[in-house]
Amino acid sequence: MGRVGVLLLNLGGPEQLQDVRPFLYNLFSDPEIIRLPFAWMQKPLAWMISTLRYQKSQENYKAIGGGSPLRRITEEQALALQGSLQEKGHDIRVYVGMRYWNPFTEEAVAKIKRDQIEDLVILPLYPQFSISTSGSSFRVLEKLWEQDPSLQKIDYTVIPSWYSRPGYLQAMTELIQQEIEHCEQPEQVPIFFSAHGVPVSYVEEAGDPYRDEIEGCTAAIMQTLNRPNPHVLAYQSRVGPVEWLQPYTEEAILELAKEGVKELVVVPISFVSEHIETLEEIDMEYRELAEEAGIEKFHRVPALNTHPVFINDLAEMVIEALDAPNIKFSDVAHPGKKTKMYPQESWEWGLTTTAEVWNGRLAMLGMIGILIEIMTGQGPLHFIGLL
Ligand SMILES: C=CC1=C(C)c2cc3[nH]c(cc4nc(cc5[nH]c(cc1n2)c(C)c5CCC(=O)O)C(CCC(=O)O)=C4C)c(C)c3C=C
Ligand SMILES: [Fe+2]
Ligand SMILES: [Fe+2]
Repeated sequence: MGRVGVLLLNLGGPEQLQDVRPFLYNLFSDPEIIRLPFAWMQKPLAWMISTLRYQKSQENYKAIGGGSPLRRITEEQALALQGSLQEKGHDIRVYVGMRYWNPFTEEAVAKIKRDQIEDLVILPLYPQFSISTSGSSFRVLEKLWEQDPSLQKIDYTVIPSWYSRPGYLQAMTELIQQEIEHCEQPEQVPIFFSAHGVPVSYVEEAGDPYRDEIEGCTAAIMQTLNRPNPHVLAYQSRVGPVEWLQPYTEEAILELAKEGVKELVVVPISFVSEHIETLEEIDMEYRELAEEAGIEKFHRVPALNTHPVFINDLAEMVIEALDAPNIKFSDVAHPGKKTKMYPQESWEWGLTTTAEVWNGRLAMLGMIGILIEIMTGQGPLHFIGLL
């Protein structure tokens, strides 16, 4: 085996308030996040949504100290993983590639080339697979590989998801157990799993295995925890007007409050680092909602970050992947090119010539509407909550 590397994939987050707008532009330019019927509309729409959304988003980042901690934590995880691999006798370099912000995936790949890595394990820091997260990063890599013969010489393998790993489950249950011990009624307190949502169409039309993996992950954590407490699974962070996976976290919290629940342990499960959706959305927004509804004690389980059991498991996963048969980008779930990811439409785009003509006209009308909305700050997109 030649020089070995690990590429950790993550989403990225704005480090300063001035990064928020270009970060959002990158995110909404991704057809794995929003796919429009015409590719040419993607960039103008991304520009429009980022322009209109960034101030609201900046307020949230301001509330957590002026930027996302994601880069710092991911780099700490990379360093800890490299150290753990070293301790196990493996001289392996660990690289970080973010999808929407620095350090970008493309920069990480350039370093991998520069360091003449010959064997590469590609490991997303998302325990469960979604076409909108790991899938989107794999797609960027797949394109880079297609365009560059020198990358094609690298013997690479991807790890699509790893939510059922024993070390991950053990680390999660340790953190949950610690939080339960702080509760007034540890035997009865409900354990509330809050997963990041995705639009229902990703799962039901595009074949995203995300919901199955989240449900499998929740069941595996409960089994490892081996406690009598009741548990609930709900989905947070909905954006835009379409239906996302249900139940929604806010509705599930209100439902528990209505049932008379006074204490709750909330477990974020889609992500292994603290970020805006744990620090702001759960710790501030959902806490306030719960307290106003009568839930007096709102506990939140911390993210794994550099938990030693978790880091050790990542290292073992890498070593096992080097010996296992390779998994290629083409082996991982891809949404069909024509799949409408978001927004959902009942209109059958492009099925007939007439439809094509009307699609073009409607698209043009849509763009005029968007321009009016940008100039006036009012319109249907504000009304439905997308902006
Ligand atoms: C609009 C669609 C979105 C989908 C689908 C989506 C899926 C998804 N996202 C994460 C994890 C993260 N998302 C983050 C930021 C973020 N995500 C969206 C939208 C979608 N996400 C937006 C608009 C933003 C920007 C923040 C905001 O304005 O609300 C981040 C970065 C957080 C940070 O600290 O900066 C993470 C992480 C998962 C796991 C997921 C699907 C499974
Ligand atoms: Fe989100
Ligand atoms: Fe997101």
